[in-house]
Amino acid sequence: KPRCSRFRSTILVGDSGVGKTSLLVQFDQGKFIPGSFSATVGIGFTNKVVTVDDVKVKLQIWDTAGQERFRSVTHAYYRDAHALLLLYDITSRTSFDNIRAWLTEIHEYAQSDVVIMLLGNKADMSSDRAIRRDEGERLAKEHSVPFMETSAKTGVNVELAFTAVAKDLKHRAAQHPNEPKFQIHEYIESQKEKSGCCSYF
Ligand SMILES: Nc1nc2c(ncn2[C@@H]2O[C@H](COP(=O)(O)OP(=O)(O)OP(=O)(O)O)[C@@H](O)[C@H]2O)c(=O)[nH]1
Repeated sequence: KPRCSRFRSTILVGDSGVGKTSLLVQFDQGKFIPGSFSATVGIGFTNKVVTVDDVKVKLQIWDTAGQERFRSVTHAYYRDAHALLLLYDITSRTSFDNIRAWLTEIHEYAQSDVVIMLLGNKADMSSDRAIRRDEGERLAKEHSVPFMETSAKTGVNVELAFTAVAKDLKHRAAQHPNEPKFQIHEYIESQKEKSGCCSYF
């Protein structure tokens, strides 16, 4: 029987419209609701249990509002975050350029050992792509954070993003001093779907 652990707080952050709510809905319910975009007001959460290596990791996933006027609300939650998924939209140069500012905020308000992952969302929209994948990879490398492109619409890499975070958090909690550290970068590289196999990129 899998052992249980306490809730791990994971926060979705990034500009308004990058797809934070859609990513969470895809992960939670396996669906995408197209059409009208209603911006998140304030903050809300969804609990999800992810089983990694026979251990249940309970993720409390917070969906924040990307709009500037809600920023002070979300800052208060950073301090208690175990992980932060930072999203940009591959069709929006502005959302990508703002990643540096998001990282500055994260370093200001979050704990220094928080797990950070960079996600380039809307990977299905290849004809409107404004940011090449290698630009995302380079930015992630610069900040030593794992990176992948996702699509809340098709579901590509969505499960992986949350599973990788859950695995990393589980390993950190159960780390024995003489055990090798969990390598989140290597795990993601071995699991993620990318060009060649799929039509999205
Ligand atoms: N094609 C495509 N559209 C997406 C994807 N993710 C989100 N969208 C669309 O982008 C718009 C914004 O998505 P949301 O999930 O509401 O964005 P958000 O980041 O939560 O926005 P705020 O709540 O304002 O911070 C919606 O119209 C979504 O349907 C995706 O992966 N592919």
